[in-house]
Amino acid sequence: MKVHHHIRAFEQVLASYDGKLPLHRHLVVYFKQNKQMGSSDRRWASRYIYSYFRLGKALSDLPAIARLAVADFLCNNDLSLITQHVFPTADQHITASITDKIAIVKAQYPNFQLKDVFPFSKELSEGIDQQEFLLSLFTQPDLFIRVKETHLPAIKAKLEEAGVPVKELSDTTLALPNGTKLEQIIDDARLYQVQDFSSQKTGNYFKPKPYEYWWDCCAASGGKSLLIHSLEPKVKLLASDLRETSLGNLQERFQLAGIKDYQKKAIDLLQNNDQILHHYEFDGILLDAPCSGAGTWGRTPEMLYFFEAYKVANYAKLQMAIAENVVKYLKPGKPLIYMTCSVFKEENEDIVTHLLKNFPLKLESKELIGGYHDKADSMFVARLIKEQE
Ligand SMILES: C[S@@+](CC[C@H](N)C(=O)[O-])C[C@H]1O[C@@H](n2cnc3c(N)ncnc32)[C@H](O)[C@@H]1O
Repeated sequence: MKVHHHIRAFEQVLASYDGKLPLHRHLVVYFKQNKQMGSSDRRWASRYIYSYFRLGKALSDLPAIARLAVADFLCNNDLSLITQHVFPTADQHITASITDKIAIVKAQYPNFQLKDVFPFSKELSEGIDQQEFLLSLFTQPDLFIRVKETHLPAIKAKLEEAGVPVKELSDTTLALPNGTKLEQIIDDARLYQVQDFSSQKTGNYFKPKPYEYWWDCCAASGGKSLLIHSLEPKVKLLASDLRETSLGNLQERFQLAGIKDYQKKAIDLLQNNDQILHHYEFDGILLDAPCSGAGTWGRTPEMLYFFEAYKVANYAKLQMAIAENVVKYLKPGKPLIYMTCSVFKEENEDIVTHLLKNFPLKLESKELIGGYHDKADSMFVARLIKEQE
């Protein structure tokens, strides 16, 4: 009987979701409205719905429950009641590797195509291992924290003491299982910043010098601003974003981090901002552009199902317009750091090509930081230097 209870719970949560809100936010509202669901029900419903969307558009012609059984088998190392009931051949292979599991699924469902999991015919950025990238979509990425080198041993010890399996990825980066309740383990929130590993690696391209004036022009709640500050605490910063609410979060994070020497402004970079910015000239600009986010869909797998490919071209237009509006405030000889968390060439290399063609910029270096080997997001970064006009 219990399996029918699982099936009904999954079908109800699936029917309630239309892809408009991020899935994690939808689930918070859904569980509030369905108070009869106990913690075990909520845990299973979350696991099922997340696994389901990780299948993207693969096996679209199957009923939802059959797709769920396949998805749940591919995404988990322990058997669920639904998989056991609907896809019994999965039983003795539940701990097999993902490539072996895919062979088992294909034997049962010959129509299964890995490329349908990420059903976008758009070209991927150079350097992405497509197979590895697709396989990584079946796994939830880790949680990463950035810490000061000197604090790392103590923080690591504290996490281990609390029974958290910790991986040390660099002198300043720890990887933890997603869902780790950091605030319950490390009492001093100033000691760490939650930031994806690939996002941390973009910092290798910033190279700020003391007393330089940098502009983080799409700052949101300040992830990259905090990163540049940790690389060079004497840097001066202007942090701006379209959204006031994000800048409010940035202010709180800066306060907590004890950073005082910065300015923040709400600026819409699709407008002419000469009135506000005419006297500004920067030694470096961080442009972490609004994008499809396709490099982060391992965390938001509902996008594999709901994202519409035509939107990539809209993002590319937005990226070009924003980049065009900021280059003029950069000093000659200084860098524009263009970043996205997209894996699409149209939002990455093509934007760089457009900028090189239309502006006095020279490409110093670029990289698609493929996070899929480290259970992290994927990001694109390019360092472009402004030439004398
Ligand atoms: C990828 S997010 C930035 C993430 C942030 N840099 C970080 O490290 O956490 C892109 C940001 O661009 C902002 N944005 C979108 N359109 C904009 C516009 N027209 N002008 C200024 N900012 C804009 C969004 O509000 C969003 O916060």
